[in-house]
Amino acid sequence: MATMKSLIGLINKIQRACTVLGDHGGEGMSLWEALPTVAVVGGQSSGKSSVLESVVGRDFLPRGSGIVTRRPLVLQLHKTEEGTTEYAEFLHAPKKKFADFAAVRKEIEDETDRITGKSKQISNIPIQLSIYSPNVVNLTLIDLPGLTKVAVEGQPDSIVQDIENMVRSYVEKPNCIILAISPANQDIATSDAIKLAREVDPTGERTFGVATKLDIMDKGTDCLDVLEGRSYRLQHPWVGIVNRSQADINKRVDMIAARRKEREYFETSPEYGHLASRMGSEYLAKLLSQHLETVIRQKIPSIVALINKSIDEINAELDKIGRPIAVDSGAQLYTILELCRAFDRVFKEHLDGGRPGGDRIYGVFDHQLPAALKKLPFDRHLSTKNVQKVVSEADGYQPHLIAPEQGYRRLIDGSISYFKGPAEATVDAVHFVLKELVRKSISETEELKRFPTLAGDIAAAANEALERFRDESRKTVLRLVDMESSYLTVEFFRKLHLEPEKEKPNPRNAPAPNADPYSDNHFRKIGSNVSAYINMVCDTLRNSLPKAVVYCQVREAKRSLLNFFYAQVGRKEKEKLGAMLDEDPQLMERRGTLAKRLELYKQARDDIDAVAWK
Ligand SMILES: Nc1nc2c(ncn2[C@@H]2O[C@H](COP(=O)(O)OP(=O)(O)OP(=O)(O)O)[C@@H](O)[C@H]2O)c(=O)[nH]1
Repeated sequence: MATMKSLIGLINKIQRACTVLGDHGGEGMSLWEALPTVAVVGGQSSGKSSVLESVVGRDFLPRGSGIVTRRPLVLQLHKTEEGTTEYAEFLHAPKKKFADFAAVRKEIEDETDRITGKSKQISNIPIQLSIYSPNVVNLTLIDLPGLTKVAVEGQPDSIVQDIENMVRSYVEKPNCIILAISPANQDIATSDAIKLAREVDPTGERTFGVATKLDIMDKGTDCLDVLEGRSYRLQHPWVGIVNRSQADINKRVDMIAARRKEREYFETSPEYGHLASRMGSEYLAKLLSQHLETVIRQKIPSIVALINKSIDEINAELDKIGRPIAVDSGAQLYTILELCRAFDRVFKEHLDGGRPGGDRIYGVFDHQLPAALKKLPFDRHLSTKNVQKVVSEADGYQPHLIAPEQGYRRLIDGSISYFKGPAEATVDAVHFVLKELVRKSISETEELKRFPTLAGDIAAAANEALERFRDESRKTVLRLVDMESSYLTVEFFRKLHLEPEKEKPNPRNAPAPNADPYSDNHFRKIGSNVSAYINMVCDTLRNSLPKAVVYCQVREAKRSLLNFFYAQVGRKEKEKLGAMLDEDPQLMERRGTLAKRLELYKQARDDIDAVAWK
């Protein structure tokens, strides 16, 4: 089974880790809060500092008027082998060993001011002090500012409430063991420590009552009712203490002598002699140490569970924000290509289905293109009047004799050129859909989130490629339209000659073959022939334009959106690759913090394992 020393040492270690992590309770689930701690609570001048110093056996706490303790002091006591020299160490200055306890006091003062400034404000960020000595028991205590009723000069009025809030925030945690210090020369019923302890721990399960100043009680009074548990019953026995008086402090009576004097006081006391073995600061230290050990033993499973849960959460977050990237150029190139592929996958899902957006391309072919074709002004272009104008102009000074061949050609060419508008509009519309899909795909590619620079580069490269595809597509669709002008479907016109015969049963509808070539009817007939031909061309283009657009833009986007980019990246040097993988500084910082946290938690888990199996 684990020894007392190793158990308390373990909690000390985890506590130090918590301070490094900036975890001192407060928001969310905190490891700090899961650790059993002993908090020293009492009114001003109740003797808190004296108790702590006598537990340690050293003078090291700042003294003075006003509110001296303004940050929690986490005091970790480590018992060392007999004969070893004592020293102290602060977590904020880990390399420095303090053998001189006056210097420890000075450092506590300076470190308090470092956070609170000279403003005499208070702060809940703890100072962590470890003392290694053969004269201590393994114990961790937290010294908190003394509860007070009035602010002294130079301190804001709010400090009274601030202190109470801070002390309360510690003692209300279920894992906090409360060391409630009350001076015996005042009414214990009005003791600040007991009042607060009663509030947060009504059953007295985690409160240790300490009565100080037994030696200066009014003559004829004693504290037996309290110490024997009759007046203020707690689950744990009360401990009476006799600290150094102010006169002793002034005379520099050392702590070891003070402990001896205290022992003598109880042994020779007519009132408390029968309780002597359970009184005094040394006994208090042992009692707390044993209790802390029991509590820690009970809490270990829940602490391990909390650590494991935290490790899982950190790992999940690390996975989400991505692990650190390698530094050699081969690995960097690999990472970049992997990221490009991740983007490409998302982009293809948009086009092929699985993610929305690809259907909008079909929308262009199915709605936009037919609507645009329908709106073309053929009625105007093939009106009898315009037909007459075009045909006459085409004939020049000599009107045509049999068929207005030139007129037909001009009317058809003129009509076909109208198709260029919808053809180009289709190309542009599909271009914009693709561009939008690139934008969406970039933002939906989780892996790219941490690399804003690369995301920008990929987007730019993809858009450039889309521009190239658009140019190619535009050329192709215009060519398709031009092709319709360059060679007309002869069949269609051959059939026209035969038509009047077919239409014989209803001669009113069509002019006779030998109709007057200059009448309105004649031009109307030409207009309607051209219109029929153009309708046929329109049907063809309605089918072939989407094919060209898909071939040139959509298919290429799927096949080779980033090909150009790959070639460029392949030629880049190491520094340039590194720059492309430039991460969001906030993310890098977050990863650093998480990694540190993870390491500390894992270390804590290993430490617990090591102790638990001893
Ligand atoms: N005679 C006697 N004096 C004591 C005892 N305990 C404390 N004192 C004196 O009471 C005064 C206040 O003691 P501290 O230990 O500084 O009390 P504190 O609660 O830490 O005070 P603040 O830090 O100012 O809140 C000092 O002058 C001590 O010498 C005691 O048991 N007997």
